[in-house]
Amino acid sequence: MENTTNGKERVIVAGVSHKQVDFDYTMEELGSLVEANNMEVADVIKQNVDSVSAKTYFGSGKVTEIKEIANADDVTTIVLNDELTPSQIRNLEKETKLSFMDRTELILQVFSNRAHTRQAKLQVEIAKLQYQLPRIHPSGNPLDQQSSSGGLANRGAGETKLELDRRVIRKRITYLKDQLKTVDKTINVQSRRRTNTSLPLVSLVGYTNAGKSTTMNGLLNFNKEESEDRKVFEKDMLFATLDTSVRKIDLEDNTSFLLSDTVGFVSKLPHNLIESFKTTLKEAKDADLLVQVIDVSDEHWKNMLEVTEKTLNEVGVTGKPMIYAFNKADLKAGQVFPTIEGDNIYYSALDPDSIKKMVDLIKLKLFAEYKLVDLLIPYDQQKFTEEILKNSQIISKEFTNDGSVLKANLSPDELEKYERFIQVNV
Ligand SMILES: Nc1nc2c(ncn2[C@@H]2O[C@H](COP(=O)(O)OP(=O)(O)OP(=O)(O)O)[C@@H](O)[C@H]2O)c(=O)[nH]1
Ligand SMILES: [Mg+2]
Repeated sequence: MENTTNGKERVIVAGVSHKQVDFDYTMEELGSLVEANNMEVADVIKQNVDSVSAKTYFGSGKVTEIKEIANADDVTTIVLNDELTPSQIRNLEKETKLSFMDRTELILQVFSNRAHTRQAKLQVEIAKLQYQLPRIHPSGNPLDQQSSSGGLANRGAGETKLELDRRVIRKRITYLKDQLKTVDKTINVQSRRRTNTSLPLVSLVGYTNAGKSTTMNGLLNFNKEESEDRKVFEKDMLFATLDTSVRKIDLEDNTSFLLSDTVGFVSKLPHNLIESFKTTLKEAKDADLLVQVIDVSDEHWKNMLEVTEKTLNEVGVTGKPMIYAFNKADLKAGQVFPTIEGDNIYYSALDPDSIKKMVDLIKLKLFAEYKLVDLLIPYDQQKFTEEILKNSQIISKEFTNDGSVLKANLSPDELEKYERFIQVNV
């Protein structure tokens, strides 16, 4: 029988609670991930135990119950809240004749559906193959045992079908990693060209669907010259963004900074996926300031903040100055916005007044160490004038008999570099 409504497969989500504090939240999120994968939740099954069974994940008795509920619901796929070992999945499938998908496989599928650029596609495919490698089934068929007269020159004597399959997958991973390196290199060159400027980089980070891309688009509206084609994709769905976009923001007061938007996080993000997405997350690593976007209207925002901080740590983004940007304040009853309290801002990415306040806070954090100075550069040292005009924040410029006179807002590094030209500290 066709187990679908509106073409969507109906599945059961199931998980083992061994007293993790965030269990209910991760189960709810599993449901959202199922929907993001274009499937529907038919039922939810939970089991409370002290520890997860090494053999079948669930404790005894529960496996039979799952089989009965699945049959009654006419469901053939069970989605599990954790990453299971290959043997746990095999044992469950053998005992129930149902098919099981763990949380990692589900997240990989969602990422796979969302990947559009070559870099994102390669990153996801590598992570998928790494996940599959220990999980391909030995068929158990003795005829699959390859004899040494098998004919393929590079096939080892007596190599099993399983070994052969694994070798093919490993080869493909190596090939894809090489491809990814080439793509990464091109992107790196582009980004180096960009960071040749001494403009500071602000990176939006945070949980998936928190409103990072919407915030980026809001900030782009504050660019002196508006241009719609610089906007990024924003949508109410998990993992709308899988790539990094960097845009230059030029403000009315002649200050400028670079802004990057990137992939969002989720709890229990598969390790392979984090590893694969390291280049994508490089902008966060290079950032001078992080803006962590948090959906404060979600009752689980604290969990999301914890997961974000943990994931940032895992990818080596530590010790950066951070603005905690509590977004979607418009959806939270009683929340006054926009307001700033220290490094926290309560705002709505859809509200221009909020974004204006966000710009003020970013400027405050970013340019706190900057100084407004007058520079006099003699005409025989014009290469410095050109350099400063190209890379620094210029407030005004004038060409006098003595040389170029620039009023500029300089970073600590620039102040040191151009010290001999500085006239009066304003
Ligand atoms: N009401 C309201 N909705 C918002 C606000 N900010 C963002 N949204 C909505 O939230 C959804 C997700 O926004 P995105 O900006 O795509 O979220 P994201 O953090 O980039 O998500 P990923 O790219 O999936 O990680 C969209 O439907 C936005 O319109 C806000 O302040 N208020
Ligand atoms: Mg986004």
